[in-house]
Amino acid sequence: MTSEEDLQRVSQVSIPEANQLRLYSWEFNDMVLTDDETVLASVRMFIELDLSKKFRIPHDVMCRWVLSVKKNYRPVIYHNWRHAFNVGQTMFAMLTTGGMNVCMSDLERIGLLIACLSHDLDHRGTNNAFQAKVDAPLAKLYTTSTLEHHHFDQCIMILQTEGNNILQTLSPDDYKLVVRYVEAAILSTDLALYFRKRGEFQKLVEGNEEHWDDSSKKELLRGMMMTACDVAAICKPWEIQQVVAKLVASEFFQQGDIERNQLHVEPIPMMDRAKKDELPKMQVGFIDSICFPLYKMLADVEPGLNPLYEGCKRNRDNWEKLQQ
Ligand SMILES: C=CCCOc1ncc(C(=C)O)cc1-c1nc2c(CC)[n+](C3CN(CC)C3)[nH]c2c(=O)[nH]1
Repeated sequence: MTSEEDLQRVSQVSIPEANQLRLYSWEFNDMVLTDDETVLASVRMFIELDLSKKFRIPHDVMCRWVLSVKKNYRPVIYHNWRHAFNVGQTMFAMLTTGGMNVCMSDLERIGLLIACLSHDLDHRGTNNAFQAKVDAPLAKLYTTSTLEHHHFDQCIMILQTEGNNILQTLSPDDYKLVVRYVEAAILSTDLALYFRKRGEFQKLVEGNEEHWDDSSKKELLRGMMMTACDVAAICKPWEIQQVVAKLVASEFFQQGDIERNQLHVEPIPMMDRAKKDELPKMQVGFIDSICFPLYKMLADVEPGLNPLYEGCKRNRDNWEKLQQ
């Protein structure tokens, strides 16, 4: 867990202002921040959303929780703390700049922020299919959404660790509700579930039956928001998108190398470094099949989210120009 030294260093300094950190921006770039600044920025998000005050989260518990979450991400090429932090910042921007705050309760908002920062905890840099291929213990524990169940387990383990429970002031009923929100939100980051749920969400959005008071419809909306945040790097300015795509590709190719050289199975094209020249084409395919439909539906639900769709469209044009 967190060393007291880390806690002293982080909890004693003043927390930078949200605007100074550019936390409200769709073009947020974590690469200009030090690791400590990402911890302070995460604390600032809870303060800005008024969650620290409403749930009376002691400052040292807030800092210790963020430090513990950060520490439980492995130093893999892409699915590391920085990815989780970026997903948390995008959710923060969705709720504030994007206007989604109005349709989310305090319990949903703290649940979504906890879920984003925790959604890939202890990721190994390999996907669910790989866990099954190598007969990983996790794959025996959870046969579906293998990694996502593990990320949720890790999230709960941290919350239950002495001095890390940022939900300690909640009533038992509210605590149970937030944990349910967090579990559904983290599981929804399995793209297999996104594909399964997308049609239902599309019907809701097209039918203008967007009465989000219905709890199962609301859970569907929160899940779509989670996927949108998870792949939001695809909406970032081109310079950022290119850096991220290289990190994602390197991690994918590392898995492909193990599959080819150690498991003697053919990797899928996305993970095959022999096909890296097809990356622009694959990115256009990824955008068309996964990202575009999602950002379009969300912009229909809340026009304030339109910048995500616009950013994704710009990057599709950029990747298309690079296609041979
Ligand atoms: C093209 C490969 C390397 C770069 O890839 C990327 N770089 C950046 C982002 C981003 C969000 O910025 C996203 C990607 C990226 N992500 C992809 C994902 C999600 C893990 N999938 C799933 C798996 N597939 C079903 C088999 C659908 N295909 C992807 C793809 O082609 N590109």
